[in-house]
Amino acid sequence: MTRASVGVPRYEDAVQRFRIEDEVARLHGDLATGINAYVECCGRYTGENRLALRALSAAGELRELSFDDLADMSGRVDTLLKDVGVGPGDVVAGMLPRIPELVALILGTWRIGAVYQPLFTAFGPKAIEHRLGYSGAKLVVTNAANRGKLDEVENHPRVATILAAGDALPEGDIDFRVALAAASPDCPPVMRKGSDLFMMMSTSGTTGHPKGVPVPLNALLAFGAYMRDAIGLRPDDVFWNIADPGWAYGLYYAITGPLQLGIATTFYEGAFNAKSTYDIVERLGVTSIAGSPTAYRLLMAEGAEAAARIKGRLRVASSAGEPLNPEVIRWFDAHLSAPIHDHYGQTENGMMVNNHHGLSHAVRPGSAGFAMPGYRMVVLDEAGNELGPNQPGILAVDIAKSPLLWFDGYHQAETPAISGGYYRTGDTVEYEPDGSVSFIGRADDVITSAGYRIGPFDVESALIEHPAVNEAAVVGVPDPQRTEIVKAFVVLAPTYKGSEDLTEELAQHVKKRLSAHAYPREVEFVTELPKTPSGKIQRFLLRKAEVEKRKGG
Ligand SMILES: CC(=O)SCCNC(=O)CCNC(=O)[C@H](O)C(C)(C)COP(=O)(O)OP(=O)(O)OC[C@H]1O[C@@H](n2cnc3c(N)ncnc32)[C@H](O)[C@@H]1OP(=O)(O)O
Repeated sequence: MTRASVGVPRYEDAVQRFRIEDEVARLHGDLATGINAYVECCGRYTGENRLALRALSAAGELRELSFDDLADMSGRVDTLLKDVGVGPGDVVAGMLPRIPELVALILGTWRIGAVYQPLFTAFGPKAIEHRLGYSGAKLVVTNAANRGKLDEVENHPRVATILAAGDALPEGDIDFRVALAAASPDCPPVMRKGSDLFMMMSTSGTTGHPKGVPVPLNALLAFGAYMRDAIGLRPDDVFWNIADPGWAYGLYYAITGPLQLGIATTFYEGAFNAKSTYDIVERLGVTSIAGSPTAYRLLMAEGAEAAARIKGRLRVASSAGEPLNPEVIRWFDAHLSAPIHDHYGQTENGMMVNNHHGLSHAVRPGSAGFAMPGYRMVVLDEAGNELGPNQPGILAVDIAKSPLLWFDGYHQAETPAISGGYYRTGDTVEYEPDGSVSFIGRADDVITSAGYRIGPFDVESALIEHPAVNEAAVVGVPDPQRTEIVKAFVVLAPTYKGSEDLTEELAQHVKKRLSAHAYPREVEFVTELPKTPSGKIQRFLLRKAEVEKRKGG
């Protein structure tokens, strides 16, 4: 890792690298005829018998699909979408595990000029209802395992379901596989403008429900740049991003980014565990892996013997979602002979600060790295002044000097993060003298757990639905494995008493109603919550007390 330091990539370098007009012209072809994300991520690679997807089922069965296979499937998806009245600009939601149909659905949605909205398969009815509500999706595509949750969602749109053998088709649903088999694969792509949307994501807030993050086609520039410069993806790589495409890192960089570069991606349908991850790296010969630090910490916990099996196989590893501990970096070096680099980004804008595998700059263990060319990142004080090295402040993007920046506001919601010419990320950082960025923490109450961003308001709202709960405050507390875990402070209704059974009942309630990953792993029953004179819960006081308690322990 002894490379020449180039410090912070300067705006001039970025512009040179990404002269936006040239890039747009290259990427979009003739702007008069427009752009289509399906063409960028699939259509332009057909006719070459080129591999696009290695899909491992939960049972370990491997299916390999070429770009031509995906072109055929996505064309059939379009026939189905047209039949149900989906047209350009409409939203199609997908709640599917990592199976080939998911990629076909996404590509088909884009091909027809529509907008894809991911619904994480761990979501419960509450999380689904809110997202479908604000997106106005015209169709949800799901599988039998997830279909039941939609029965508890008010006014859900039409559903197309992927059935397993023996499953009955719910009344009114479309049988997805039957419809595709009967459909025509021919569908000309609908050209769009760079400012038109192709994804509708969501992000966790602190004072309200998640907000919609509209993603315009221009974001393809940034997604491709990340794959090339930060992941350092090469045509000879066997690439596996283990993040779920129900979230930004998975949708942007396990599907869109690699396919855009014409390089195959990998899906494993089963749940994550360290053993299967080692098995898959060995079996498929994975050379470039991406995932969250929690996943890497679980690989470490499996021990040196398990690692020895794949030592030297991985050319590079990339980490996102939470800060990467130097300990993991050393362990990867010693036991896997693989450089693992920390990357930083958000649903809004994707990755922006990285220890790039594909650029030559110094790598500083424990730092998030350097601004990606195409972004001018700054550290701001509360008054909006740019700060120098070793001064903590809010990480922000200088909008006018960041040609790759695409986020310009939440869907139908205020965006106070954009003001004065900057987009403020909400993360507290400081610049090191060499221009790398060190992460300090969140400036708000968003919880970072195992790479997921969890909004405390949503968890509190789910808890309050339970008859035992009068009031709840939810915070992230430090955890060695998952960075933070969700902890709930609960004021019980008069007839209830705190107990282990009730703790478990509340956890199960949140899992079922909101999401399987966002439940409180700790519950403390309290008689009151700290509040401001105006009655606002002071989560920061609870968090501070927990940090102190854990330090002491
Ligand atoms: C810029 C960015 O976007 S950064 C990256 C975005 N974030 C991510 O992609 C998340 C990264 N994290 C992960 O993938 C996982 O946390 C891992 C692989 C690191 C660790 O996985 P695990 O600890 O095994 O479980 P995970 O955190 O996914 O799930 C928590 C719970 O939800 C459940 N769950 C997770 N996914 C699902 C699902 N699809 N359906 C039902 N339940 C689920 C799990 O079973 C688990 O339940 P448990 O606590 O009772 O065992």
